[in-house]
Amino acid sequence: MLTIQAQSNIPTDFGMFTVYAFSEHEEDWNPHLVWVAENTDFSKTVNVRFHSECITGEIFHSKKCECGQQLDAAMKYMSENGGMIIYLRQEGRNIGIINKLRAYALQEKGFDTVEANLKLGLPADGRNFDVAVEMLKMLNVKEINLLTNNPDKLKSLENSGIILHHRVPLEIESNDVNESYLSKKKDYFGHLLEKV
Ligand SMILES: Nc1nc2c(ncn2[C@@H]2O[C@H](COP(=O)(O)OP(=O)(O)OP(=O)(O)O)[C@@H](O)[C@H]2O)c(=O)[nH]1
Ligand SMILES: [Zn+2]
Repeated sequence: MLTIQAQSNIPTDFGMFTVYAFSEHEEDWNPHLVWVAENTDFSKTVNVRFHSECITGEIFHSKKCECGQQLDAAMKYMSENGGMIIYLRQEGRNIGIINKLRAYALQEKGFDTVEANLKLGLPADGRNFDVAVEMLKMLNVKEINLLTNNPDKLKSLENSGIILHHRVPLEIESNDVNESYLSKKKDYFGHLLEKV
């Protein structure tokens, strides 16, 4: 059973957040995290971001994707407007860091972000956002705005019991490396991107 294993306040460059660790087992070293900005009003519509882990982009500033910039932009947005980031341990669209690096090796040979996963015998996107919905319910969040460009994240809220009011776009300017990655997101996954 999913449980809040720990909770703590953390000051950041974007202000104070309360962090909750969710997992089924206490010994889980990769729990999902929820970062709630200090000024969040749970009685109103809550701004929410579902964010999947990307160690290469968020920690090591990889230019192959826009995950690090999206995470920073989401933290800034939540600190200014109230809200929470649900940080999901779904590295590499849930194929894990080893497979993501294998996929990147194939991308060096010319395969794109989707083809590389498929070539490895893995799904193009192995994620499911039900766990994020469950975490929202455990925190008693009932009505939200969602910061995303990803239609699957919006779909995960249909018939969930949680009311989705607005999608807030979270679009980052492309760089010299990630342009084709972003256009594949738009063309294959149907991401709601206007700048690519
Ligand atoms: N397998 C694989 N995963 C990637 C690649 N590039 C980025 N990722 C992963 O893609 C995921 C991106 O997740 P999110 O930041 O939640 O974003 P999203 O699904 O693009 O949707 P948005 O809400 O619009 O940002 C992360 O888990 C990254 O690790 C890639 O080339 N291959
Ligand atoms: Zn990334």
